[in-house]
Amino acid sequence: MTVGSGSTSEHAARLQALLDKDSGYGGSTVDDEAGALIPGSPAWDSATQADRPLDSSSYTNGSHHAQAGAVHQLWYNKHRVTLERSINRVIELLKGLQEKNASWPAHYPTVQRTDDPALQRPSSRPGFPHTQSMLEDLPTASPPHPGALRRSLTSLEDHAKAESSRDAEKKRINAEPRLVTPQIAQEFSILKLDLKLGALHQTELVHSLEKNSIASLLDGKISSSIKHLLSLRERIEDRSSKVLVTGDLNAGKSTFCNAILRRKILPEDQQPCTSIFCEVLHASENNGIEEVHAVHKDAIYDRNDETTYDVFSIQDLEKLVLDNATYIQCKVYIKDIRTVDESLLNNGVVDIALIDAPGLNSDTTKTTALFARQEEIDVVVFVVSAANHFTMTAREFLLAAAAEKAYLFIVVNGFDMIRDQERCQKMILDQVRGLSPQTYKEASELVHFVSSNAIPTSPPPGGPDGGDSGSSSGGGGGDDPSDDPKGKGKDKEKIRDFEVLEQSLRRFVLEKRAKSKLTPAKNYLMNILNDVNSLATVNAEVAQSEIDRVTKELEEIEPVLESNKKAKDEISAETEKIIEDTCSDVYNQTRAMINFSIAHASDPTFLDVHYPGLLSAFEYAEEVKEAMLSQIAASVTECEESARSKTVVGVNAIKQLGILHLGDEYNNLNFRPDVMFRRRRDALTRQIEIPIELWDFLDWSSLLQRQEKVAGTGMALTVATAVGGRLIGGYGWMDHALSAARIVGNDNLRRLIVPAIVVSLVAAAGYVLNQIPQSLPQRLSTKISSQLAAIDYVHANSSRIAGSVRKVLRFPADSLREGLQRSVEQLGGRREETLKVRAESAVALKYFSNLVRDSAHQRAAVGGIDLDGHPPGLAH
Ligand SMILES: Nc1nc2c(ncn2[C@@H]2O[C@H](COP(=O)(O)OP(=O)(O)OP(=O)(O)O)[C@@H](O)[C@H]2O)c(=O)[nH]1
Repeated sequence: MTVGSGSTSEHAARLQALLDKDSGYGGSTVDDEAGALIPGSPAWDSATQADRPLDSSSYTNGSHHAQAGAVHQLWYNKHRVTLERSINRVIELLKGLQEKNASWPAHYPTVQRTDDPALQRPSSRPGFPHTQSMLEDLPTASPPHPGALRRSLTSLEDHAKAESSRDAEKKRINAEPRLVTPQIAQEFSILKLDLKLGALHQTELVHSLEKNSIASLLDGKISSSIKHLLSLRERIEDRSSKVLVTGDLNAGKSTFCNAILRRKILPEDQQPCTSIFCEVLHASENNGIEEVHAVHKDAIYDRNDETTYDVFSIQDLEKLVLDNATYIQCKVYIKDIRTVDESLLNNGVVDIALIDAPGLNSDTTKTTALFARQEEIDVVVFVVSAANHFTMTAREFLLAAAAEKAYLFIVVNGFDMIRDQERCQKMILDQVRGLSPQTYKEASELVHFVSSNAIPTSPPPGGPDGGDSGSSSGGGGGDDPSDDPKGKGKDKEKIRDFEVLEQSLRRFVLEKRAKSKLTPAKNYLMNILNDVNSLATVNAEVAQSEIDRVTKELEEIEPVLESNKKAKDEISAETEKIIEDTCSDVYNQTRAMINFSIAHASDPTFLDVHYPGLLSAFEYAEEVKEAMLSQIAASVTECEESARSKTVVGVNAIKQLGILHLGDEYNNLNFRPDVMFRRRRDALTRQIEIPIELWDFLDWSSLLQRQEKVAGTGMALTVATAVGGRLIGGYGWMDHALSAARIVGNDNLRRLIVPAIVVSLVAAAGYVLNQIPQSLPQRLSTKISSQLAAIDYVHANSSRIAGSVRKVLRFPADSLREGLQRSVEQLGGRREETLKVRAESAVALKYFSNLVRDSAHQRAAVGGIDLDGHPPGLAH
């Protein structure tokens, strides 16, 4: 095997320059034409010398190693940049989703736990907890429905539903179109909400997790996902790669590390000595200074913060490693004496750190397993003693590590001590097959039988033999090649074997690095993009169905609102008309009835008072007056009764309108007609005062009217009336006398005058007294009528009764008007709310549709990164 000449080869230098120019760290990207790793491109030609495709078997010199490494590095950078961009885009998408979730709480598919194992489907993803399913609510025989969706929001209707009972909820879940299948819900991995809150039933849980709770849970998930993406980005931006060297106590781990470094840096001893993790890094990462940073317990190492570590010289390392009470790990910065072609640490492609771990024992196994699990560890090199094979501790560790990290590299050390090497090889490989079949499959690359102590190393700086001449510790190292040509040959073989190991390890580190660094990012991106895509799809569908729902609702609301507005005006006019018609009807009727009653107060048909004779004329007059007044009052009462009935009719008419237009919402007031007109009815007798006078008994006008009407009363009566009237009246007698003289003639007059006067007087007196039952009521009626007219009795009562009716009718009318107004306002409010929901849903639909498209696009980009394949042009 040809070992590197010690100077950078021409090709390596060219590739180094190319990498410096286009390593992905210098600002250029793989998308640049010149830098893209596209077969046939300048970068490709430079990197691979296309006419000479590389093969692992052709790694016969340093330049080929460098070329292969460079191709890997370009390939790696290409994928890294794609992933970085994707991470940035996904972070943007998640931030957008977070914002959207704040304004339009995203629907989140929830699934209910099922107790029926038959209904549980196997999870398509390992490690995905299948804890919840809503199958409980699904009819077992039914085909998979779109899954129940619980959204945190939105309409009053939804809210009302959220308040409903468990049964109602079940019904609702079954009745509602389902947008998410339980399977989709199970497919959520990163954004899956942990809804396992104690023993709460899912329905109660959903109730307890109202929109804001779900939104904030999702918000929290998104935040932690963004955080994780940032750390993944940091991780893939980090060009360093860490190789953990572990194995049984005294297996030769430190010797192996020193052999790799070609320097005796780490203390070797026949008895267990390494008790802390020693990470060996290139001094260029410490401003070129060789020193040891012993990291304080519980401190997070920061090279720029000296409070996190203590500085020691490389010579102090042995002491540090052997005796440590203060530290559990140290960083060892050393200059690599090897060239970039040979060096693992300083290979010009990737910064590799070697970590020498304490030997595995019952105390350290756990710590080392934890250490190995750290995501910075790209490769685990397991050193096993050829003499001891795999101990129990080693097996346990390997089994665990194989499950955690697929990248195991096994070094069987101390092979020089084995006599029957073939048997040893076979036995160890059999063991490897049992422990990690994957590693066994690639045993030629991943399992190496070497003798680390046969590799010449420089002594520790400042050590006794300080020079750089090859020396070895034990094994064949002590042989003098010049004395023993056979020994020299054996050593060469050991060195060759070790170099083959180094090449494999280097290739392995470079190749697997892509996987170990990029795979977690790729997987995480695929998972989160799947989640985002599912969530966006669901929410786009929800937004669309929300739009459909509210559009339908609007189609129903708007005509109802319009007709309600119209009806409100019409019904108001109609009720007003009912009120006005009823009141004017009541007024007119009352007026007519009272007037009639007053006008006919003296009508004997209605006046049922017996005239007892002249002696009781005054009592008779009082009785007549009372009768008349109570008759008028009775007519008022009658009017009130009639008004009451009319009011009942009016109230019922308004009520009918209310029920017709408002249905159950009509506030049916309790109307009691009997409480109308409950005031005292004797008010009339107190309002007017009609004293009985003598003249009331002699109503001349009525007498005259009566006389004109009654035929056959004759001239005598006329005369008697004239004379009597004069006598009794006491004035204007001359006119009457003259008129009598004209009738009778002057001669006759002289003869008849005296007896005629007497007769007339007697007749007149008799007639007048006789006419009292007719004239008195008339007279009293006239008096009452004029008195009532003076107090505007008819109008006052008509107004009062009509006013009462109006007041009573106002109640249902106002209630109806308010009800209609309320209904219009409610509908208007609902319309506003629905319009708002529609606008928000439209925005959400647009947003989620874009998110579906963007996440699918990103998913395709990430999915296209083939980390399992090999860089084009490199055989594997
Ligand atoms: N013959 C032979 N001896 C070896 C080989 N490798 C290491 N040794 C010896 O084995 C002993 C232990 O080596 P270390 O490198 O200290 O072992 P280790 O695994 O680092 O020990 P701890 O870290 O303390 O568990 C030393 O005396 C080495 O010289 C080898 O390949 N052949």
